[in-house]
Amino acid sequence: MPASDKADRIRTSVTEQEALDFHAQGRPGKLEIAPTKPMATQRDLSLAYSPGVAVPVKAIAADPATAYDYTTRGNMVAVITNGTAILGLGNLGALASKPVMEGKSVLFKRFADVDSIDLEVDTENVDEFINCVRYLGPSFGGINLEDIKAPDCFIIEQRLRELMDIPVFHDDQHGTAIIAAAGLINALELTGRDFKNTRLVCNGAGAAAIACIELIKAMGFNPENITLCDTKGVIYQGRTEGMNQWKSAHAVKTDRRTLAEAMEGADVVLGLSQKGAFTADMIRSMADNPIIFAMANPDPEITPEEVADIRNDAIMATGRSDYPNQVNNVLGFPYIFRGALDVRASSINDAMKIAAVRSLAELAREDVPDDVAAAYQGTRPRFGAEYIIPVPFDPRLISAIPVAVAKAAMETGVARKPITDLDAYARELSARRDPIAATTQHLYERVRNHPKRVVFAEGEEEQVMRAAIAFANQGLGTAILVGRDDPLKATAARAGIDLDRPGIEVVNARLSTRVEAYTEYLYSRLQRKGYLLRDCQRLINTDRNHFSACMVALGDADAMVTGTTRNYSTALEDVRRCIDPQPGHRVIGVSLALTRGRTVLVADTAVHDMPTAEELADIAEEAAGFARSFGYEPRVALLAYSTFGHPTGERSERLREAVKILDTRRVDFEYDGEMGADVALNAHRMEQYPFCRLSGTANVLVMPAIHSASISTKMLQELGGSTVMGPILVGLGKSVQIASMGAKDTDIVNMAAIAAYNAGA
Ligand SMILES: NC(=O)C1=CN([C@@H]2O[C@H](COP(=O)(O)OP(=O)(O)OC[C@H]3O[C@@H](n4cnc5c(N)ncnc54)[C@H](OP(=O)(O)O)[C@@H]3O)[C@@H](O)[C@H]2O)C=CC1
Ligand SMILES: CC(=O)C(=O)O
Ligand SMILES: [Mg+2]
Repeated sequence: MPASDKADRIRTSVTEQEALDFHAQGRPGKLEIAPTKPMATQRDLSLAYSPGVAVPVKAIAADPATAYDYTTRGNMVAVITNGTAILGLGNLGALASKPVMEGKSVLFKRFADVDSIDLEVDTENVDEFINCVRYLGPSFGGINLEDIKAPDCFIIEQRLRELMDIPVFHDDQHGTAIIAAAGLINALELTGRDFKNTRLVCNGAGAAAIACIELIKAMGFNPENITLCDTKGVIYQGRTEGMNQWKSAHAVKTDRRTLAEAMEGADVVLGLSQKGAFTADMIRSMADNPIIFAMANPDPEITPEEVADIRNDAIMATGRSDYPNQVNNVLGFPYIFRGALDVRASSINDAMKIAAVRSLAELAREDVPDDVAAAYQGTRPRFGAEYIIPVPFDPRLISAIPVAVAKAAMETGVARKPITDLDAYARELSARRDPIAATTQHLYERVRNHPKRVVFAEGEEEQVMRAAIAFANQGLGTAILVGRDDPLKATAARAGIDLDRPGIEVVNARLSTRVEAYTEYLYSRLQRKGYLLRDCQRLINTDRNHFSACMVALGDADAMVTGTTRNYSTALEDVRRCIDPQPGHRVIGVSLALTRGRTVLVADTAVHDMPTAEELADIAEEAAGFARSFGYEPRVALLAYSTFGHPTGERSERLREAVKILDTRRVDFEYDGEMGADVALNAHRMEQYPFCRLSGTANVLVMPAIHSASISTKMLQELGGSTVMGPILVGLGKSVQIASMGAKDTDIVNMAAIAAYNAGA
């Protein structure tokens, strides 16, 4: 089998169908535009549009700088391309590049809260492209050029920088160069090398490659020790074929002519070329402890597995997220623009780029605090061969890189709105971080490190099969589908799903050798609750929830997910016939409401209809424990329609009583109540109650009853723009999660991942 095929098989974290479905489901594509001002009344309309809008128009005409105050300009970046060098896929045209560009826009938002829109310009003519972009200046605070082939990209960027008074930044050049340089600095340090004596080969002489070597030369790398190669081989002084002025500037005097010759004895190789460009012999011929950055996307010049087959002394990086050491410009562009926009920089200059390099390199050397460790693969990363650069989900990036960039902009005179208090700025930046990605990433990574056997009870359902495949493909463990052979196979065939793959098992309850054991187990639990042996036999044989829950109860699986075909309470009753609460615990449902800037846990969203004071106290304890397991320090508010006795009324009594009960239990988390949701969630409202014992706004909300819990979480989701995960079952003796009826495959995978996570390390 060719090496690259082997690598494809090893690392296929998503299938092609999944990738297409992901982009097609719901609203096609990955972006939408949402208004930031209410547009509900005639007055709103008069302010937002005619006549009110005329006022900021005149203000901007009189003073253009006020456009930053009255419009989106200051936080808006255009991702612009003509699709001539899409990743490492080549020139596939403007339209085909749109998924990548939408992706870049989403990354801007997710990682650095920069608003962004993708613009695909359908021309390969350099002048036409420049002309198109130059007139867009008023709309944006910055221009991020993307995936434009060399050498056109050099001319385009240079001319646009001259023509426009906002940052114009070709991400493939400078974004890549910044990340590669940071990784290189750290890899050199780890292998005892320096910029003066290290011999480096760069394969590829396009946008990314030329920028990388220009940046490292600007930082002091010895130019004589760099050999650049392209499709024609080594770029040597005097070469005429396939040359341009940017390549010529880096041509060296050498007798080496091929990449293989260049790599012989080299200390470092940067791959910015194409899939599979490095052979085993080339890697073998490199110096001891070689540094190999195979950065072509989506498939690197050589894979880490292939390198590991050849030698074990290499520091290896790729552009992909599914290997250690991801050297990819995603670590740079969101944060670099964040810093540049925040000081209204007129350009992104070398000093700002070098500041970003140093900040990134230093971050990887720092000790990783607990909350940051959670963003990594369940284990605390330590500076070393497998960790030379932070991962994109590292929550420190947002407060480190923009500060370094903004500071450098101010020092070099390109900042038009300097920041006086950089510490305060760093704190503000942390609040921009979107917690959704970090929370789910943490969960998935921990499961990946401790894969589990999860039984998918409704295995005959198409969306459950898809979820099972996604679960297995993402390395979360083994997915066990419960179902009858014929219907299961028929559904799979109709949906074009291939279940014959690693990580998927199918179990037919009727044919299972464990039926007897499960029946006996169930009978032992239910015989004094009016069930006959044959009732239990029937439940095990015909009801997938009972069969699956018994699999988990008797240790044949670690966790279970169900719920897509039955209503929640029925599925929960099925499960509870087979599994008890954890000793000393109460079973509750916790929903996670994830909103920009904050995550709030809401309980009980699943089990207790109208909890007593005692039950409310238990719910508070369970929810606080769950919050801790997810890395949050709980601040629990017991919610009611009244706050600390006003207005008076019986309905708040249970909440007040629950607080008193918690007082007697001496629990080790912050709690208080009863209080309204506005007081719990709004610091200014809370200040009006200086005696309130919460040290900040609440992150765990205990609801007075299931109806208020359910109504409020559903409203948050439908009206408030929050992502709500759950209800997540907490307090059961074994790990079971119940998805909502009709849940989509993505929701089912999330629930399965949570079930696997709760099944423990
Ligand atoms: N990890 C990351 O963050 C990033 C990775 N990249 C990757 O770098 C690669 C190049 O992108 P970019 O610079 O934008 O594209 P360009 O089109 O600007 O440049 C491509 C360069 O690669 C050279 N090349 C192509 N195939 C080979 C080969 N087999 N051997 C040697 N050289 C080859 C071309 O040579 P010639 O000049 O002779 O045509 C050209 O110099 C892509 O794979 C891309 O995915 C790019 C940006 C960021
Ligand atoms: C990562 C990126 O921008 C590229 O490969 O083109
Ligand atoms: Mg790119």
